[in-house]
Amino acid sequence: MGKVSDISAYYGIVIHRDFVPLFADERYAQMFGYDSAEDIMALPSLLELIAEDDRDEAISAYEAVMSGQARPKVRVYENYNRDGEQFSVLTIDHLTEWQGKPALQITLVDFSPQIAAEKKLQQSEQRYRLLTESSLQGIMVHRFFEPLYCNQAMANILGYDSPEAVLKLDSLLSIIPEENQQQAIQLHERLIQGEVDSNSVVTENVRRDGTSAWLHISEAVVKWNGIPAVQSLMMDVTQQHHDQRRLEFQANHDPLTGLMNRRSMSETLTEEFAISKRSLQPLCCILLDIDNFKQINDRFGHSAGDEALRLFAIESLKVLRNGDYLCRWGGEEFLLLLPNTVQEQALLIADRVREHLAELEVTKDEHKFSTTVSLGLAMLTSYDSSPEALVARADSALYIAKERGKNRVELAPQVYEL
Ligand SMILES: Nc1nc2c(ncn2[C@@H]2O[C@H](COP(=O)(O)OP(=O)(O)OP(=O)(O)O)[C@@H](O)[C@H]2O)c(=O)[nH]1
Repeated sequence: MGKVSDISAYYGIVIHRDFVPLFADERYAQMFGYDSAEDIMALPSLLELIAEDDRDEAISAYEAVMSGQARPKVRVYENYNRDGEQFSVLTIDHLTEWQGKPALQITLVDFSPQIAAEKKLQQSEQRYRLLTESSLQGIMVHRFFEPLYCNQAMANILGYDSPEAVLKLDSLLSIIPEENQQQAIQLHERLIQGEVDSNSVVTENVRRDGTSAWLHISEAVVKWNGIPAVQSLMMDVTQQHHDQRRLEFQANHDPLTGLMNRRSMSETLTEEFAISKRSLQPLCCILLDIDNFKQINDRFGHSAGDEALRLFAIESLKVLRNGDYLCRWGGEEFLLLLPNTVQEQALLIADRVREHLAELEVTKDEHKFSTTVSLGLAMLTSYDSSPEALVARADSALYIAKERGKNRVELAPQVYEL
């Protein structure tokens, strides 16, 4: 069966004058549950086919059209067939002539199937709402970031009072940080176009009050009002995200000074060593050791020693350039790594650090004191086979600086060079 005949099954015609039937086709008869058009023609009045409550309106509409007061128009009615089953029709009036006198021709289109399909869709959406409204997981449906559905948990996650407040947003892009929006748009398009079935990411979103919420988002395509849309299931993992960041920070930093720790610097050393070897860029390593630190602890107490370590860490950073690294290598020893820096430059920097730290006054409780540092500098050579070899040469230079009276910078002996 073609589409046209499917439609014509819902399409009937009747002509009447003062509701007395003058012509009816078979489809019209079937719509109202009659066996044939003849049964319609046998009716004294078509008003019998119209629900009692609608009859007055039908009569005045008829009179208005026939008298020329109203133009023929399209109307929608709910009708009942002979078996009491409701059906929905769209009627189109035409003024016509029947046997030389004016009459009204009505074309009826039964659109009950469409209404039934829509109801089914509404019911399935109703079920979806019932299932998701009480979910503790944030659930949202959107199409090209236009919000279509949002449950209470989602509104809570984003800091809105109600789902309605979220649905009022013109675009959900406003809850995505600007730098992530392009990626979000691309992901959405890939989903809608069926290039991927689903995706799952942990990403930053913006709450109503402007604070960050880290969300685990799983997305998949669903049909919403019969048209593809994206359903996002969201879980607030902000706390876990911060915990993880804190653990990562703790794993890589010294708790006393906040500087990189030895473990983290070892990784950086390995990377910078490889880069320098590959690209033949200069790399300098400086070991810095606070002079007479034992005495400081002994005279002013361990916490005064800690204060000196903290201050020297902060103040050394001020002298270094962007791209230089500083770590607490251990005890009262710091390691400075200067990528893309030749020995002459590194020597200047080392001396600047030494001078700057020597000028400082450490204050702890009633104590005020100053101290100096010694530094050993080594520049990477082709004979350094590992990062450890480079550090070992800087350590030798530091030893010489201590031997030669402290408060000075010494260069590593180029013992391996031929
Ligand atoms: N307050 C404090 N002291 C520390 C810390 N780590 C190491 N030390 C102390 O640093 C001191 C280092 O002493 P030494 O190795 O003899 O070195 P020094 O006294 O600086 O002597 P030179 O290096 O020859 O100038 C020791 O007393 C350690 O206990 C720390 O985190 N805090």
